[in-house]
Amino acid sequence: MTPRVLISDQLSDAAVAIFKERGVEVDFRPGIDKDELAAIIGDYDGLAIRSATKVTAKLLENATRLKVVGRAGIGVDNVDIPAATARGVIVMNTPFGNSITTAEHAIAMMFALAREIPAADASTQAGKWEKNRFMGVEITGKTLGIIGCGNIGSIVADRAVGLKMRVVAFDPFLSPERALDIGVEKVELDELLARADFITLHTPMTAQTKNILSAENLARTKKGVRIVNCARGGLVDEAALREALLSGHVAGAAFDVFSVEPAKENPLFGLPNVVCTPHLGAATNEAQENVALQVAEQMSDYLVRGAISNAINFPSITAEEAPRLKPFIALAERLGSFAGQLTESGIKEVRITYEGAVSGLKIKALTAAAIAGLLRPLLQDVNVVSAPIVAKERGIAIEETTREAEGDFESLVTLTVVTERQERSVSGTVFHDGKPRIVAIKGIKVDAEFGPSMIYVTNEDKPGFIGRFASLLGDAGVNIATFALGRDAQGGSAIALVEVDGEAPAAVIDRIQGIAGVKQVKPLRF
Ligand SMILES: NC(=O)C1=CN([C@@H]2O[C@H](COP(=O)(O)OP(=O)(O)OC[C@H]3O[C@@H](n4cnc5c(N)ncnc54)[C@H](O)[C@@H]3O)[C@@H](O)[C@H]2O)C=CC1
Ligand SMILES: O=C(O)C(=O)COP(=O)(O)O
Repeated sequence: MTPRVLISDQLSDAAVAIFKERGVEVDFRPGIDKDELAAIIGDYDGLAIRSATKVTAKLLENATRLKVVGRAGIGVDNVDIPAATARGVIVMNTPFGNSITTAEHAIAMMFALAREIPAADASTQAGKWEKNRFMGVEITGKTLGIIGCGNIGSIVADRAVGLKMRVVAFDPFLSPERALDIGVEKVELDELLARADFITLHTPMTAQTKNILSAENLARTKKGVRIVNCARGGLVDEAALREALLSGHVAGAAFDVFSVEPAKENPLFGLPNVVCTPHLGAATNEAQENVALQVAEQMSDYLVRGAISNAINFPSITAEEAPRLKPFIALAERLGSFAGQLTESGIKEVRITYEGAVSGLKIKALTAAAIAGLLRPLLQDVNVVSAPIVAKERGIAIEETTREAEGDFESLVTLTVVTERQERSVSGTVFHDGKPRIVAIKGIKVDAEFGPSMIYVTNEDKPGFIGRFASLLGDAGVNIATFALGRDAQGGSAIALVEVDGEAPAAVIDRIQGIAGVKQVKPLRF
């Protein structure tokens, strides 16, 4: 089925063109009302957004077909990521496409503050010619404090150094080498507050950064400081900043983002030394073209080819990797499903070993597939995106190991599931025909493809079992498609893995259970 994408925010036309080129059906509905969005979201595989659309848990409940949310931009705080992950929806952004533009906006805002350009403009155009009213400050030689020195913060630092500013940065994740590289002095927050003439914020909104400029921290700033926020509303306590501006402690503030958006009213509005723009940080032709192209390419790559890049909730898979990974994803999922269908008590631990060529693939994705396969018979609504989180929530420990090929196979994946009662392992590979095969169960060699309907039997290795088993199926009108056998030693433990046409009735399974020497019988579906 042709994938369908809905664009619900104002994206450049470039996105529509890319989707069409890539064979994705696209509906362009920028500014769509939220109730209407909720009513139609169930028809789409992809949703392309900027910051206006709120992707809430409630909206996602209706998004039964949705596979990917693509954010044409950086911040994904308008997307409920845990809810998307729980529903198996990939959330991707475009982490670099608008960073230069946003850094330039922060610099523009700094100049606007330093020279009161908006107020001077309004006064001049009102015919007042107030040449003596506007006395600015020079920025050369001043100290700029950058809170959050990632992509955008670093570009701001680079421009500010070019403007002959001294730059200090507070960012717990900024390495001293990187700080040296970009020409900033790494400092603690208190020192930044005490030293900066201008402060600019460039962190995401997190529990740690919310109100990072609180009333308390604003009081620690240098008198006459000017504050720029082009990152996220809520990083600065707006009411406290209003007080600090009114008291004259803070000389000016330039804000592009607000704690409530669209900001129709705000504690900062109306103060003389405040400059505001309506979340224009990313609003240039260049940035919008970049992010629209990129998000459309990323979303199409995922929907059409299974490639994943810049996903917030899943490891990246390149378009080259995707076809090589696909049969191993199918293998991992089926090995997981095999183990999951046999598991009857609580899972404590899962160990997955990747041997040989497969160990060079994106094993995080394979592990996620194995866990999804394992949990699905027990929990239903789980997929490769949500599985690792679901496993974690249930306290299931997951261990991955990679090593060189040791046995007969170029690639071998072994899944070991430890439950409260026992430990069970199952191994598989993918042959050159691209079909996943099961090659060992509990260390006993077998060789079977996965069929839609199978019967798994463990028994004592005694003469007569196979004949009885086969005729029992035959008598019940159940046709055997394939028959794989294995045993650990003569007279030891044996297994049979049989593919049958259609489902074996429960009564037949009971009768197989009754054959002498049979320990376990389980119908399986793949
Ligand atoms: N106004 C606008 O239109 C735009 C706003 N943005 C916003 O700008 C912000 C920054 O974007 P990028 O630089 O691309 O992100 P980034 O992830 O590259 O950088 C963020 C930096 O903040 C640092 N950080 C995280 N927690 C911190 C803490 N508690 N204290 C200090 N630093 C902390 C991180 O270590 C990282 O270096 C985001 O919130 C993004 O949403 C981005 C584009 C446009
Ligand atoms: O990319 C970001 O984080 C932004 O804040 C840009 O927002 P926008 O796409 O302009 O609504």
